[in-house]
Amino acid sequence: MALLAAWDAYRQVPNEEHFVEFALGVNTLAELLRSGVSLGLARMSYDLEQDALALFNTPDCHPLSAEVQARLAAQIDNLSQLLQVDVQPIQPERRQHADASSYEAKRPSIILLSDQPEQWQNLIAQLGYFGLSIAVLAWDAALQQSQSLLLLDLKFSHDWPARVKALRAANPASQMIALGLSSEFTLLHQALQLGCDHCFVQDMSLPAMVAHILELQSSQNEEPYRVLIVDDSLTAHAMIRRALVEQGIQTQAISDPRLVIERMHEFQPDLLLLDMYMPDCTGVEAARIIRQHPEFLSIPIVYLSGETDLGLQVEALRLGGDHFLTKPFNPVILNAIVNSKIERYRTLRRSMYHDSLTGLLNHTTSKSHLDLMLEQCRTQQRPLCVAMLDLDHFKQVNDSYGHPIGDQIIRSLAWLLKQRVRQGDILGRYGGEEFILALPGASLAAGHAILEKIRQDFAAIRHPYGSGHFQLSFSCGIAAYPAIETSDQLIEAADQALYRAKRAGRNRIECA
Ligand SMILES: Nc1nc2c(ncn2[C@@H]2O[C@H](COP(=O)(O)OP(=O)(O)OP(=O)(O)O)[C@@H](O)[C@H]2O)c(=O)[nH]1
Repeated sequence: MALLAAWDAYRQVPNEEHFVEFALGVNTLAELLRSGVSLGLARMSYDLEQDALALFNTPDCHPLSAEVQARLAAQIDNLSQLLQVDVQPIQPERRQHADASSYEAKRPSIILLSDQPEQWQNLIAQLGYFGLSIAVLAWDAALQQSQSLLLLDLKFSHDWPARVKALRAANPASQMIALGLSSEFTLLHQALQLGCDHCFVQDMSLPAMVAHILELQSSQNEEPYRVLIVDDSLTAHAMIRRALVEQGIQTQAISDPRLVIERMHEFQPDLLLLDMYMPDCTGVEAARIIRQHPEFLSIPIVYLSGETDLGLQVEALRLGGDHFLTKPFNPVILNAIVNSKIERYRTLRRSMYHDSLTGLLNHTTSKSHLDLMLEQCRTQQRPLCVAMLDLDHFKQVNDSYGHPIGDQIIRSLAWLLKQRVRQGDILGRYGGEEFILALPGASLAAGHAILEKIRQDFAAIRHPYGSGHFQLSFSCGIAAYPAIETSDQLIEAADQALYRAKRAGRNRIECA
């Protein structure tokens, strides 16, 4: 771990330069953990990062006092031990062939600590429908240090503050959710102070609890951030790349600003770092040219310059930039700016391309992605199975239980589908209660097997309503390339098959 090496270097020569390296290492680790490896570890690294950054602005504090060094060393030790024990490297999905077994529900571990677990049967059952298995333990069961998501039933636990505190001390990297507390301010304050990450208060509805847990569990398989550096100095390229690459940010660099548009089309960056002064064209001129292209109107542009002239900076920002960094820049600040700008940019793009109720791709984006996917499958000579799903008798759900419950059902199906698709599949909300799924590598038969399992699992879900529950199904039509050649024809054929499934009695899958 680069962080340990940087800390050792600081211990040997405790100067500001080594401390900057160390702070950069902490920042890199914190960003990595925040991006989804482990939420609990992310919280720990955040504490260390805050400690390091607090010292960052006082260059004359080096060497740090023995007490501060010991505090940092203890945090680093703790973190590195947990990292070695618990974090498995994430393996990218590389399977070429799609079959039903590769679409089995993922089963992350959740532990419920409760002395009266029967009170939580509905929650356990609901999570089970989405493929999450819950291990139930009594409060006094010895809990191995773990990174599981811990659900703590505080409603029936006497002396819960002491228990929560002890649990937090023994499981610094776990996510802990308090269940069953009333929504009284002081109680929630105490639970959060003692180490709970979230509190599900007593009157929180079952669907809301399930939704929150599913969101916490959904792995963040986001693509790495991409940054294009445009600077005529190779030294600047090297310095920036060094700072960004450690955080898993992909970078490309060009020296000639005239190549910028071409390179942006190829690389599709999330942010541009643009030198202010280059021989053939200034950064401001390059930014204005970039902004002439509608597809790059909102991409963040950060200028890099040796100038501290305020008037120039304001002018540059007015003409199409988002931020100004003066060289030599602080690598931690560079990382913070790059990360926050890209996060906001990606959020903006998500809202343009995704459906707000479910977070799935919207109609238009599903179709355009399908066009691209079909071309890839054609080139790679792989099959492609397309499925259209539609909830059965959904009007009755709205009429009987109300529109908000109807929305909740649409979200449940979206979550179930999200749990089952693989990276690279297309999953979209095609219409009100209609979904589209495209599975590259899956033949018609393989697609049928995958969808059949999902159909059965969805039909088994008991949706709570009042003191009872109701069940619901969907119908599905599937079609596959190469038997059907174009994406419009695939959608049309899957839609016709769906219509036949409805006519044949619903809750079934028909093939084109
Ligand atoms: N709650 C909710 N309802 C929606 C949404 N979008 C569409 N709907 C409803 O979905 C229902 C679809 O009804 P129909 O097309 O008649 O079909 P159905 O009742 O599902 O019957 P079949 O498809 O024939 O099984 C309509 O009542 C729409 O108002 C949404 O976003 N939220």
